[in-house]
This record gives sequence, C-alpha cells and structure tokens, in this order.
Amino acid sequence: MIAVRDLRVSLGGVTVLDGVDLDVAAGEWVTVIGPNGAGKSTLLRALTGRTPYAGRVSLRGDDLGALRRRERARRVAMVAQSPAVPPGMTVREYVLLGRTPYVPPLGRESAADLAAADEEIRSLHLAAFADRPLTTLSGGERQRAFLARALAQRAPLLLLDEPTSALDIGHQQDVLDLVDRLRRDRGLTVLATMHDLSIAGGYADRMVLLAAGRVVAAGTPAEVLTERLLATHYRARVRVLPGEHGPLVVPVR
Ligand SMILES: Nc1ncnc2c1ncn2[C@@H]1O[C@H](COP(=O)(O)OP(=O)(O)OP(=O)(O)O)[C@@H](O)[C@H]1O
Repeated sequence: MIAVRDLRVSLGGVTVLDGVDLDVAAGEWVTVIGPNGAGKSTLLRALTGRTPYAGRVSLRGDDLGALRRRERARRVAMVAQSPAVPPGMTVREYVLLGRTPYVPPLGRESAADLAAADEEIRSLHLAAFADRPLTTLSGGERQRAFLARALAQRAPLLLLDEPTSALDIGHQQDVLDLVDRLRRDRGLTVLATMHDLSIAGGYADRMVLLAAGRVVAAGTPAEVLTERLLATHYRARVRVLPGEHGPLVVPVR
C-alpha cells in the first residue's frame, strides 16, 4: 500500500528524519513507537505530503510527491496529535470538512457528502453532540470528532498520531477497537504512533521503533517490545511480560 524509501526531512536546519525505509501492506496496522523527539509525527506529516521531504514515497505504486493535493487527500487521511479546533464550528460542520477533497472548487457538499459525514458521526457515537460547537466537547469527545472527520475522507490509508492520548482507558479501547473493526470492514490500512507500548502492541500487526530519525528496530510487537531495545532507546527500566494480545510493558522503579 505504501512504500517509503530513504525518507529524509530537515526542519530549521536540523535533520529530523535520516533515511527512513518503511512498508505497510494493504489492510495492515503498523505502529511507530519511539522516544519524544524521535521524528514520529514528522514521519506521518511527510506521508500526507504536507512536510517537504527527500526520498521516495509511493502509494499503491504512485509517487506521493507527484499527486495533486485533492488526489492525495482522497488516499491519505490523518488525525494529527493536536488538530486545530475552529471556533464556532459544530461537530457536524467539522466532520463535513473531511469531504473537502470531493467538493468541486467553488461548489457545495452533495447529499452523498452529508450522508458520509452523518454516517461517521453515528459510527463514532457523536450523534448527541452533532449540533454543538466542537470547542464545547471534552477532550475525549473531541478526539472522536477528529477521527470522524478523517474517516469521512474515505481514504484507504489512515494515519493516526497519538489517537488515544486524550482518552480514558475505556475510550482508548473503544476507539482502537473501532479503528480495528473499520480496518477489517472497509479494508483500511493503518499507520499509527503511540506512547502506550502495551496498548500499541495489542493492536499492531507490526511495529517500527524510531530513534533520532532512524528506524532502529522493526518486526512483530514481540520482536520490538524487548527489555533490551526499550532500555537502549528510551533509557527506560521495564519488564516485558507475555500477554494475551501482545507483550505487556510494565515500568519498574
Ligand atoms: N519546525 C521545526 N524546526 C526545528 N525542529 C523541529 C521542527 N519541528 C519539529 N522539530 C524537531 O524535530 C524532532 C522530531 O519531532 P517530532 O514531533 O516528529 O517527534 P515525535 O517523535 O513525534 O515526538 P513526541 O513523542 O514528543 O511527540 C524534535 O526534536 C523536534 O523538536
């Protein structure tokens, strides 16, 4: 689905990504982990085509850099870490923004666009909030609205930057279970970043460990979530225990 080769990004004269290679197959869920500042968000932003990069990113064989913006947005949707919350905009209006790549220039949303937005509002259990300003929602409710907007884009590749950081443990599971179900039902491909390593390992088919802008490990959750790798790259003291759906990473004092 997506093949990244020798991706390099410099920001403010600093090399942030330094030759990243990454493949995500159609229908796969890959989660990128790594310490603060490793370059995870920058990687996802580059894959939307909004952050300039060197190297090559191909989406189902097409060069991402050669696609027009609307065409890119129909193929790649992203939920950023802290998306802007437009003041005064209702949840329904916000989710409808996800349909922008389908609305003709100077045109209006079609009945199909409105129906797609309403469908995502229902699937994310946001119907009761649909006419409220987005700014009045709690952090977790807002997070679901951000996801609804991205899903309304109907892109086959979904990029999720820390999708559960604002959520309580129950809503974390709800949202990730929902993404997993949509992945199966709609054949979505998911590339996420996450800091909670046990939760990350419970949902990903594969994981990639990024440190200082380079891939330092990649493989199944059991191959990447090891005490040795986490000690080396996070300088973390942890025990890794076997779990039902992947390794459990437990910090120790
Ligand atoms: N515009 C910029 N100018 C200079 N440096 C930048 C710029 N944007 C990001 N960086 C730096 O790039 C590095 C990677 O940032 P990025 O947000 O991708 O990391 P991350 O792995 O997502 O971190 P976190 O886990 O803290 O969210 C950081 O050191 C950050 O300070």
